[in-house]
Amino acid sequence: MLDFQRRVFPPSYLVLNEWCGFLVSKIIYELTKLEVADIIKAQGGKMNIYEIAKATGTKEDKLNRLLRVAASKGIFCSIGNGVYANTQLSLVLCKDHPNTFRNIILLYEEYSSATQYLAYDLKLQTDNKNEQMTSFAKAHDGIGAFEWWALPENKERQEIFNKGMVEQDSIYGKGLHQDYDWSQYRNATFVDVAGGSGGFLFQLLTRYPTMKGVLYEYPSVIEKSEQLWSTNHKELLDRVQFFSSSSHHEAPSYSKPKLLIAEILIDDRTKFPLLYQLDILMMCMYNGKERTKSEITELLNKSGWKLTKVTYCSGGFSVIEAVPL
Ligand SMILES: C[S@@+](CC[C@H](N)C(=O)[O-])C[C@H]1O[C@@H](n2cnc3c(N)ncnc32)[C@H](O)[C@@H]1O
Repeated sequence: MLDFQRRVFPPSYLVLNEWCGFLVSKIIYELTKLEVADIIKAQGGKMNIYEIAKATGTKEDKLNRLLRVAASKGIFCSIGNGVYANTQLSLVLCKDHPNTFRNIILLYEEYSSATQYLAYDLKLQTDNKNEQMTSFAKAHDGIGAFEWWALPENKERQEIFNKGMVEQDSIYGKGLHQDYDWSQYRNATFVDVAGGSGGFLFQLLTRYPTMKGVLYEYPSVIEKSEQLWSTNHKELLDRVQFFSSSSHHEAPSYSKPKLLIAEILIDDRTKFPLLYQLDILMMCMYNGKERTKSEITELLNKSGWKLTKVTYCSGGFSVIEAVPL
């Protein structure tokens, strides 16, 4: 498609088209928030713009113009006479789609506010820790992203974030389950550090009935996860421990720990061009980054670990194994 466009359109058009990407993200976000794909789906897959506008409480002409842009990207399709239909791409915005991406899309709010301060990130060069903050913090009164989501008034946003992470894993994480030999830890205790609501841990504990698990997270995430597990995974509670920095009991210690990192490596064999863009999100949100294998090796060495093995999994993830130096 890109090659075709390059042959047909002049460079200025191509640049302008990419530059307008910020509008496309905003439009996808607004249409997702309005649940347009769900509404069309409930009506059998196609619907007149007049009815979509009525159902969403929006102005018909303006909604039509938004949908026209989305349709030009293959998200929804215009089938004439003001009728729009869902497409494979718009269906992933639906709440009940098995590979829904709805919550990730809704995180546009946090991601776009952080990228507003990209220039701040680019120029900031200081050794003074007090002056350093992420672009996200710059946009949120100096509060970092995870701290911000943990604030009581942002509970709803934190839930969207946690659900978004599960959505992301259910898409890219399939290979992670299939292509790495997790059975070697069937008699071990698996600690998921920063494991969100524990979706990954849940899958492992279900698969290996002799495995034990620990979920390490922020106190507010732990609180929510404990509630979730008590309702949904009661049968696993005797094999799992919930742990956060504010936990009253001592951190568990292990005799021969092995560190596993599930990451999508930049120099991975599977090409994943989106990763360069996600890298910028990591930069603005957490002062983080997507890394190459050698950058991970260096980071591990600096923190007292030695990389021992990398297993590439289908879908993009790799499992990086390390042992204490
Ligand atoms: C990108 S999410 C990944 C969640 C999960 N591993 C997954 O793949 O679905 C990062 C997680 O790190 C957690 N986190 C960040 N800083 C943390 C800290 N200092 N202590 C504990 N958890 C932390 C956040 O609450 C968040 O759930």
